[in-house]
Amino acid sequence: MSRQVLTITLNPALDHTIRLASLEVGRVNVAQDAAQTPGGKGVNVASCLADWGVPVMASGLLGRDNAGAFASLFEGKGIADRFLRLPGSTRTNIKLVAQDTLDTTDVNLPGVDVPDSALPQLIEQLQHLVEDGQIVVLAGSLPPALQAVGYLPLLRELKALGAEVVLDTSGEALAQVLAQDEALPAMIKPNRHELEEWLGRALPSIADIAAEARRLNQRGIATVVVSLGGDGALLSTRQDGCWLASPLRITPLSTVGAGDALVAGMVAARHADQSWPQALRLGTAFAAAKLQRLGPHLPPRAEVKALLEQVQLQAV
Ligand SMILES: Nc1ncnc2c1ncn2[C@@H]1O[C@H](COP(=O)(O)OP(=O)(O)OP(=O)(O)O)[C@@H](O)[C@H]1O
Ligand SMILES: O=P(O)(O)OC[C@@]1(O)O[C@H](CO)[C@@H](O)[C@@H]1O
Repeated sequence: MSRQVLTITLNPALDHTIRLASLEVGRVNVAQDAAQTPGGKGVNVASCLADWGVPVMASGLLGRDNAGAFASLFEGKGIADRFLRLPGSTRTNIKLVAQDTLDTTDVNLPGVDVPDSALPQLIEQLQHLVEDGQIVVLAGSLPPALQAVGYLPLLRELKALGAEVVLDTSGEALAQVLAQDEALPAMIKPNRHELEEWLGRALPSIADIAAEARRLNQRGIATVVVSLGGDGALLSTRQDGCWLASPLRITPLSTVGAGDALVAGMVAARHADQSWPQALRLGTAFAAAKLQRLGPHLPPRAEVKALLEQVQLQAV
């Protein structure tokens, strides 16, 4: 498939990653170093797709005042920049990475002010960009002004245009989408915590997670991927069964964007007409590759392929 993938990030962020030997809440912490990288879930997906050689367009809403780092990323990787520019600045999200536990603590800001004209403009843009069968990734949270309407206007438009929609969001934005049946996405990728939050109860075992994923398949979401952090990822499909991918044994440098790399790998495989289990394998390899880097980047292709060889799937 040669068509471009489109990613849409309504609430991108500059990720300010601060590394510390350890994090002590309520105390003075001295940082080892810090780096700022353009991010937001759909931006990260686009960046990994571009590294793998998949043609990609990135759209969404960017604050004009600090758009430079995003524009450089897009230009450097050959990503077609379709972001609308809004007055003001894109938010900065703080990521505190503790070297002793390898845990990341996220402090995410709410997002840029969005004028009323932005959503209709985005919808009009979709009418020009999206063709039948095109893969469109909607990823991340919503800026405050769009939280009431949520993703539904975009999902309805994308359904009318025949897009294959991948949605990666959480909290109220996910709940709004799952509360209706008329414009469900083709694939969702909650992490375990996000799925539990939506359900309002814990999912202690893989069997519990698989049962909920199957229920969502039956409701009309053809593919459900639940990422499990250091426990890997579970894929449940209507046609291709249910699979668990073991994680690869690596020492993460930063876990920020691992889920986005997983989504990117799965989208890259589907773009190349591979099966869903193959997509889960490539997604797991992308995630492991990204975990060893700061920012949404993949290593050279040969390194990702070497990781891919190591991915083990197990039927659930
Ligand atoms: N410690 C780890 N070791 C090996 N693989 C990992 C580890 N943490 C995450 N992964 C891989 O990354 C994938 C995505 O991780 P995770 O479930 O943390 O995503 P996420 O919560 O959506 O992350 P984010 O929102 O930061 O993108 C997992 O399915 C797994 O393959
Ligand atoms: O507020 P959201 O959209 O849920 O999450 C935003 C974010 O944490 O997600 C990415 C990692 O997945 C980061 O680049 C970014 O800061």
